[in-house]
Amino acid sequence: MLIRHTPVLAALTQLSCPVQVFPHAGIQQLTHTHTPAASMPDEKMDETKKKKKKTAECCGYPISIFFIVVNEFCERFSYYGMRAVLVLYFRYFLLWDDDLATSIYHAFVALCYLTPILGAIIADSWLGKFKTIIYLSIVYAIGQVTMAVSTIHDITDSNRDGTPDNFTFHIALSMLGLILIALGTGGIKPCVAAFGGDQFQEHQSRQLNTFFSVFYLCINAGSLLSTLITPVLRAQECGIHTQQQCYPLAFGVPAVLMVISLVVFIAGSGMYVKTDPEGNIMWSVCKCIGFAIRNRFRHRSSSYPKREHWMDWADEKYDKLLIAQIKMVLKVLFLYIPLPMFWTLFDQKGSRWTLQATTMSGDFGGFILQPDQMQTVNPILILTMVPIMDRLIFPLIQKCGLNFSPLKRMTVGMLFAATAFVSAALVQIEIDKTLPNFPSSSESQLKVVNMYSTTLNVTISPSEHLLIESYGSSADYITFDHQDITVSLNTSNVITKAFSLIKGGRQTLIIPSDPTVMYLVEDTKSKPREGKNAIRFVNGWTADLNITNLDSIEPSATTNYTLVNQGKRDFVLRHGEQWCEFSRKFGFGASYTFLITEAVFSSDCESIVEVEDMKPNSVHMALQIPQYFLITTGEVMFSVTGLQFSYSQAPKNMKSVLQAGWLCTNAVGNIIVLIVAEIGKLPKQWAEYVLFASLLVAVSIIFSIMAYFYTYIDPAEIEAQIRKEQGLEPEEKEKEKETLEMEEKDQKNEQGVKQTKI
Ligand SMILES: CC(C)C[C@H](N)C(=O)N1CCC[C@H]1C(=O)O
Repeated sequence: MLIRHTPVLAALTQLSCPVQVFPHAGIQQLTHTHTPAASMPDEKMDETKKKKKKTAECCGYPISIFFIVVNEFCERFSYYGMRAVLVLYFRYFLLWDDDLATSIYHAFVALCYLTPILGAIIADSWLGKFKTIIYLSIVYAIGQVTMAVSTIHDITDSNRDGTPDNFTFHIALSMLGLILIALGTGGIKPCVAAFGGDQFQEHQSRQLNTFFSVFYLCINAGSLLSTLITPVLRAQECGIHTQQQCYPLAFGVPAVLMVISLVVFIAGSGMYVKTDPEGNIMWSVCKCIGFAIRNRFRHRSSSYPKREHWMDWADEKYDKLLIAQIKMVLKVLFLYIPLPMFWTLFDQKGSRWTLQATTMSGDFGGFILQPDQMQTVNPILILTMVPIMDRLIFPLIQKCGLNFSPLKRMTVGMLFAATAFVSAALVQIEIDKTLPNFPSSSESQLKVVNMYSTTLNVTISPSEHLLIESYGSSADYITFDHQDITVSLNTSNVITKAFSLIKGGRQTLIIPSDPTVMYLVEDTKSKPREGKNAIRFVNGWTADLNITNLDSIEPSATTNYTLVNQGKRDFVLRHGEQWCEFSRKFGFGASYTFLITEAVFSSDCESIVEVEDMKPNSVHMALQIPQYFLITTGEVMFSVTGLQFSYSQAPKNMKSVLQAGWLCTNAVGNIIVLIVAEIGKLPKQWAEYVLFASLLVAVSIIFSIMAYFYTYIDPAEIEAQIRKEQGLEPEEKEKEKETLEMEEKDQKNEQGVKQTKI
């Protein structure tokens, strides 16, 4: 079909349709019409008409929305609940090391944000949103059930020792489960948001904007509840033959929630507005773009007149409407290029910020907050801030006469995220002041512990002289810029021994009751993980000792470090019939060596000496609240607005595709985090935070320039006008006809009823 350019069409294809600004939130008012596309065959048109109906309303909202938001709540509960225990499952059930566990975890998260493209293509080109959500939810639920089954250790625990015997089986099953989950969660994500938007009629544009906020609230309510509940479920013990940490329950409850999510969605099926896909739209889009590029190349000579847009080179072969729709999508996708940077910063909440929290104190008086629990501050703040922003802040800005348009909001959101990282840098500087002076890669550090019965004169060549009392230690670590040292002890006769220290390491020289066998032990050279405390014991007693939860310890030996949580901890020391109980209260992130003296049992454990290898954390976790507040404010402005914007600026037949494009910005952000983590860090963590903040400021400046040149459009209006230009039946007429038909039908029905009554 060859359609010539008319002036009106030319203006339209520039996509400069003015749009009415939505009064309270600065979002353009949109018309939501469910017009069949120009290219749609007649049978299909009739099919769509049949499905089009007036939706039941409650307080101005379509009732079908209720099913969609409940579905989203359950789905997010399922997703975030499963995610909350996933790394622990890898680490402690599959027994993977930290690196493998975190890499697979991040790869899974990135995959979940890449699969939306697939879901969107299926929905917009083939099945339609409704069927895509149903089918992919089934895949998702099967994935969750597979995952839950893979965590039942009894399946392969034939020797009943509490650990699975066939790890390959559990790994294979859980990987299959994760792939299905990624397909499901990612696949339905762009469809659910867009399908929700489709439920609104022309006169409900205010409600449509509120819908996206409520949708976001549901995401965060679901994620908050599940991240609080699933770790508790995991901590339970369960099993058929042996009792183990209850992973099947922790993964089983999210699986049940996914089934509920599907049931709720199906329950609403009679009420939904369902728009059919218009043939293989993605294939048509690709062919059209391909043709435009080829045609442009063929006519590259300057003798050919220029066209306004490179997509206009598809004019010879493709429908004006399709070209205009592609232009709309490409314009928005181009605008999205800088956006992954926001998510790069946002996603570091779960990694860098949680690591930062492990070097802080979580004692809030009435309750103790673990470092990873700090992340729940984000959904909690979302639940309070979305309503405040929607009902108070945005209307106030509007009242002040400022045009806080969606793209301006997103820019400000990015700037908020950047200031959150400046705040994180300031907190880091405070933390750094309290951190021990760890050795550089060329240095070695040494501490000396004297378990000998009298005070010792210790000389470490060439120039360190220490006087260390019995069951005491040197005041702090001594730093050496060389590794080979000689230690001389001034006992009844001089004992000399040479040692080679570990480069970049921290060690303790233990001088036991027989100083001739003095030896080195390796110390922890970073803050213990997860805010725990690293403790160990040196046995100065004359025989073997048993200590609760530790192996038996020989005389003069030192145990490995054991990690203990914050709070009061009790240890029972035992040798045969003799025993005593030793209690200590721990803070966050400290390290201790406990020296067990010869008088341990006679003093009822009172004589045990505590050597502090690393001070407990002293900077309070509450200092992270400002950075969480700033990033969440940024998220509300950026992410909620982005969802609305992606829906409002998409042509009707590509709503899911643009939602997928939006979600892809998140996937790319995640991948950047992965790459940054692999490449390594700047020597100073605060400097890395400042670097990220600066990058985001730079990106938001670029984005604001791009946004300045962006013209908001009303896709429905553009589509309608192009159809009119092409001489197709105008939307309004079609709607009028349909209303008339419905009214006639109603009248006939009423007459029928009256006649039967008579
Ligand atoms: C990380 C929180 C639990 C959830 C977050 N506030 C959020 O709502 N999202 C992060 C990525 C987009 C959005 C989501 O859809 O989960």
